[in-house]
Amino acid sequence: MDIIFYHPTFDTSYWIKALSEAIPGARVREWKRGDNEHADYALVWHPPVEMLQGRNLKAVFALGAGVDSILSKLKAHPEMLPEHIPLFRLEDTGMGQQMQEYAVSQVLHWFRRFDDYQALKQQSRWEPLADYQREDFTIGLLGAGVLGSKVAEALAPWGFPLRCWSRTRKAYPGVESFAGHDELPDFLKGTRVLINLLPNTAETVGIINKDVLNQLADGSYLMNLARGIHLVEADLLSVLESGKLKGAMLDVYSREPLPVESPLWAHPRVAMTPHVAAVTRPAEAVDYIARTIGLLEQGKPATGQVDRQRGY
Ligand SMILES: NC(=O)C1=CN([C@@H]2O[C@H](COP(=O)(O)OP(=O)(O)OC[C@H]3O[C@@H](n4cnc5c(N)ncnc54)[C@H](OP(=O)(O)O)[C@@H]3O)[C@@H](O)[C@H]2O)C=CC1
Ligand SMILES: O=C(O)C(=O)CO
Repeated sequence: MDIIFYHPTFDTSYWIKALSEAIPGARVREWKRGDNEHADYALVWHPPVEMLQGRNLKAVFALGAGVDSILSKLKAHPEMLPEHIPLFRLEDTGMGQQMQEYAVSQVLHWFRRFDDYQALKQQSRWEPLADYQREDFTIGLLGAGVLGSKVAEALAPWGFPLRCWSRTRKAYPGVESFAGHDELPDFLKGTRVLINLLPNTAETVGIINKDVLNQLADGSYLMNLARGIHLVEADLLSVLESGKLKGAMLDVYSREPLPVESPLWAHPRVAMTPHVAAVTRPAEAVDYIARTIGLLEQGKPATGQVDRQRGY
């Protein structure tokens, strides 16, 4: 079995060694421009079109959870990957735990008013503030798939009211489920902390805009952990200025790296990380890919396949 691997920044030699050890009989090689030799599987992130085009692959694996960059390239070059070749993505593989750490720590930071105390500290002010109440701190998850459900699971023991919004209805214990466009206003009403874990699709681009943010509870917070394109950054700034939104924690941006001239850098109520909320954990990812290739080779069903029509 021949496997080709391409990632612009990963440690390719680590991956080739780990995959060769995990998949019996596999010949794994780094794909380089001009390599038109046979391959059964391709493992990719931001793949050049010629890596995939015209190959009789059994499957393609994205080396991350989001497949927006592959699907947008496919839109421009449909010949890159014919419909009958399945595209898989990483499901959790250690990203769930990282998202849990990120979301829980930030929710507690806001709930315990550490943002306010930081601002008071800048003014050398000693001023105990009124506690926030859990029942006024409803957390709303935009997206309740692999990562959204893990975040809900980690927040549950803290006792905040939890709700989620997805395309299809969920039955997660202790989480109120809202589904579809018609239920979005009810989901937003009363939400105090909005956490975004949606995929980037035609339906979700720009979904976090002025209209949506203004439907949240007064003094609310936004955490964008999914994709920068979901958020209209100019709208975020204006809703922060109006006071409706108290703070934002951003991991992803409309342009990455975020340009130095972006007003987000200097905004006192915007906290930021550079797209690190959850990164691909190589050992767990290799494990998943090896297991999935094993199932495919036996003609058995495997999870993690992307629905190209749906866009995620
Ligand atoms: N910042 C970072 O470091 C990282 C960011 N990400 C981002 O997180 C995203 C989510 O990952 P993951 O949880 O694995 O994805 P999943 O596909 O498992 O979950 C997506 C969720 O979004 C819901 N959804 C999709 N479209 C709509 C819509 N139009 N309306 C309402 N709900 C919708 C789905 O609903 P339903 O369940 O009904 O299908 C599902 O609940 C990734 O696509 C990626 O962009 C991922 C990893 C790291
Ligand atoms: O896996 C993804 O989709 C990511 O964004 C990794 O950072």
